[in-house]
Amino acid sequence: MIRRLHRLWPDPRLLSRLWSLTAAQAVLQGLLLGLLVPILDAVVRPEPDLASAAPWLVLGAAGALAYGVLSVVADPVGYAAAGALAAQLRQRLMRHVATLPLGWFTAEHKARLARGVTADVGDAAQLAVTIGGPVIVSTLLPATVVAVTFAADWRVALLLCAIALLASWALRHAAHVSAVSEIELERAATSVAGRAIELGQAQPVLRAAGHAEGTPRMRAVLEEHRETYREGMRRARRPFFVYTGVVAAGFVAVLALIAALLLSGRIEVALAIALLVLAARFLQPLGNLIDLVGALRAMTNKITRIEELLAAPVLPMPADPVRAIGSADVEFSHVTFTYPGGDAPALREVSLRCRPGTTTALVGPSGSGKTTVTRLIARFFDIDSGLLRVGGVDVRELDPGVLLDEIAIVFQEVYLFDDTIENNLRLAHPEATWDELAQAARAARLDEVVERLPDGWNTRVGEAGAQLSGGERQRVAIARAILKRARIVLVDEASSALDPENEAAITQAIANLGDDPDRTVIVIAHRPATLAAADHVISLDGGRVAETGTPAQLLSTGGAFARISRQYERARQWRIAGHG
Ligand SMILES: Nc1ncnc2c1ncn2[C@@H]1O[C@H](COP(=O)(O)OP(=O)(O)OP(=O)(O)O)[C@@H](O)[C@H]1O
Repeated sequence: MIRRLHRLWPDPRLLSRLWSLTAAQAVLQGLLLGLLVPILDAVVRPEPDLASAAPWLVLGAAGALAYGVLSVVADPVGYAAAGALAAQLRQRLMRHVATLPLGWFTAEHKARLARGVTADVGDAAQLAVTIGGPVIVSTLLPATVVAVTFAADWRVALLLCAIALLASWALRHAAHVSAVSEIELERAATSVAGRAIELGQAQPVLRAAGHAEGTPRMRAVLEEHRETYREGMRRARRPFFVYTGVVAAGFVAVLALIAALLLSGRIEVALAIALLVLAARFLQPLGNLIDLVGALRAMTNKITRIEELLAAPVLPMPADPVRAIGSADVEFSHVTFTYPGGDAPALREVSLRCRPGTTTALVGPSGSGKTTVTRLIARFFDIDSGLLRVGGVDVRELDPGVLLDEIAIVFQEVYLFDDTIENNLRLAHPEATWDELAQAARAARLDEVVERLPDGWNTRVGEAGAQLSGGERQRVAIARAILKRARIVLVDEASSALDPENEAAITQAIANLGDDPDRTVIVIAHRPATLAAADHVISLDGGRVAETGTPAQLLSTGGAFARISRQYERARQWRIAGHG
């Protein structure tokens, strides 16, 4: 455990300082108890010999003073340590996360990261401070007492050693049971969290179906969690009783041995009293160890979760990265890629080219690999084989910062910060002038949205942009791309139904993006108008390129693209009929 903590905090000076102070206190306490032997020996006799007790009493007073000083020094170190350790670890985690490929940020990983950075880091640091001290005291104090007892009476000392051995066996058993229960409970808690998120997200659907309070699956998961908890508590009780039984039986055995030694005249009354006090101070901290097992286990789990985050593989960095690209040319040459953990390639031998000044529409059935193409261009993941060049440079040779500066992504679900519309736009170019903002808004057809909003540019968009419709949020994202002057824009057109105004505006905005002769626009297209306006279409199927050409060429061949176009057109007409 100490080694793991040292790995988490490569500069463990704070912890080492705190723990050495606590260790010194524990050893000092044990040694002070040892002074009881000569003191009682001098005092508990028919004619007390105060003179021979005096030096020990002086030594005891000096020791008590030193103990007090250590406590005064250790307290503030402890308070400071928890905060400082959490801050150090948070910084380390955030530095590491900044080097991870964007593909790592799945919903599950984001949830783990949020939990790691907030709860786990804070708790692990707090526990390292609050649990570390008592664990040191509960092990070092009994060890010192045993050493001191050996100097007084070897028979009692040996018995204490035997009790310690038995107790450590019972403790390991309790720790094992607690670990198993904790893992099961954690698994059940993750299931509950997953279903709770689902419950929140699916509220509109659930209410419509009359299940607002949850689905039978949710109730089953909650029941499983309760059962796991009950079973875990029941299982953890037995080793707890075994351990406390060992400690209590140990005390009875010590009492019996001391009584036997006293009655047989092998030790004096004074020594018997001193040995009893030593045995009590040996057993009491030993007894506390069982209460620390659960906390230690919790700390171990938190540390494991933090270690897992720190172990996430970073994006390989080229030794001498290319810091600029000449053009926004994008080229795939026999690219094959399988997602980490995936069982089949998402793209197989894909070759395609998207040139600056053109708009390429990616089409294909669900799961054909359209999103994967865009993710690979932005280097969310590295390809397995083939070559992916941006501006003629292998993306793996490009400085990741430069690549992301050149690229803007317009996701289907655009995330906006709970801030004004102006600040959400400025994120792309903080120093943009008003003219630049207005121009980008015009090109993205955002200007008409801003005009309608009660406070214009100063209107707050609400949490995640909830004040705006999906189509309006996409217009903000397109305006951001223009403002950023990104030379490669990757758009995942909204596949859900948009009102006719938003639909026309987004089609126009995407067309405006493509007007720049230096810009390469790649759109995962879901609308006939976008398909018709594209210069070039790449039709994917099962991770392979099925067809390429201009929309007119592909329509005339009557292949997959023509089929998809007809489907899109039919869906649109249904919607229009539905609105009418
Ligand atoms: N994060 C991921 N991990 C593992 N497999 C994935 C992941 N994302 C996508 N896939 C798989 O890769 C393949 C291609 O998916 P991709 O999302 O690129 O398809 P798509 O054409 O964009 O589909 P859609 O139109 O439904 O968004 C699919 O088989 C999909 O299941």
